[in-house]
Amino acid sequence: MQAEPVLHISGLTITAVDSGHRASPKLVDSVSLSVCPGEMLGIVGESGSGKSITASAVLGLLPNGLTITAGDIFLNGVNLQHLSHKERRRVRGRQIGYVFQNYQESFTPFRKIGKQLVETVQAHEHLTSAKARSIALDYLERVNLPAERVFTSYPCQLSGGQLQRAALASALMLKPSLIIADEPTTALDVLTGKQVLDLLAELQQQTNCAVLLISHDLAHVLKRTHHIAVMYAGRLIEAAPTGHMRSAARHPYTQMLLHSRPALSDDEPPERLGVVAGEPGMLPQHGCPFAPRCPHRFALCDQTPELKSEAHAVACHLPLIERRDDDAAVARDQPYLQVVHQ
Ligand SMILES: Nc1ncnc2c1ncn2[C@@H]1O[C@H](COP(=O)(O)OP(=O)(O)OP(=O)(O)O)[C@@H](O)[C@H]1O
Repeated sequence: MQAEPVLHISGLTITAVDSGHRASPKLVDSVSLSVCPGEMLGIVGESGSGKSITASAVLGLLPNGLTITAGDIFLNGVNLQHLSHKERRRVRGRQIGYVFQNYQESFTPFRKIGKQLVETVQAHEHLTSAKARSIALDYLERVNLPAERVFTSYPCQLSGGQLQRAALASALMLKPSLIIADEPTTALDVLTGKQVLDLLAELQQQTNCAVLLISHDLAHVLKRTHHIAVMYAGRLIEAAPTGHMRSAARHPYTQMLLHSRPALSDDEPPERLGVVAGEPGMLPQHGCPFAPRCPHRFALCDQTPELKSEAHAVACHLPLIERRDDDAAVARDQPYLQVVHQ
């Protein structure tokens, strides 16, 4: 029997609030996804596709000017939309740990790391300072840091990789059921970034928490996640178990993403990399958001494809049409829709 999801997002829609009450574009549109205990879900997609604001919505930290206009977010069966600000703050940190790209902001600059970790523990658990200190030191050790030295250091005395590992310790030490890691390696060099992700995977195995890993880097996501969700222009366009996605991606955008990544382990010299043509901001007035950049577009793309609730879900008319190959051959040659730039 499949475990109950730790996180279940249903039909999440996020809109920029327009002071003039004009219809503003949906920045995230009807996104649904789930992550189970012990599972790592990767969300990939190019810049501006809505990955970070989806994560911010789960944390209850949407920037000013953005609002949830539809959908629900359940954490361990509790609808987070129904919680007060105070309850939400308690959930954040206690039940959801988070690690961001900007590790410098994970700690206040002029206070020692240890003091900040102890305060974090004590903000959520009624523990003595000695007990909170021992938890903080334990987690600093678990993330392979010289615990005593880091405990007594100021943030500026640590390297970027050390700070990001300390942030990981901070995210994990309250044993949250969900970790959100939003581009946790972007500001790190390749090797340090790999170590941080290896550590995240190792600690996830120890604690069986669910992990939402947001990344531009498809190679990282393919290597570490169990499921992948691909976002484009605020919509989820494909979602599948990672193995399926690697071998049988169906959406043309996902296929292009896979072809635009270098093979790292082959002895062969790398092939010429693919490019996702066109500009990210090119959106049609209606229909499939990827159509203006899609080499396979055809008349039906004028209608928005739905993402069906299937193990390997794809929002594209093509897989459906390919089964009806006579129609497809005709349809693909048809001229295409009007494009608007946003
Ligand atoms: N505070 C804001 N006000 C208005 N629009 C915003 C705000 N924050 C983000 N957006 C818009 O929301 C969309 C999604 O942004 P988001 O940061 O989630 O993208 P992303 O996929 O995480 O990109 P990146 O990988 O570059 O972080 C973008 O079009 C962005 O311009």
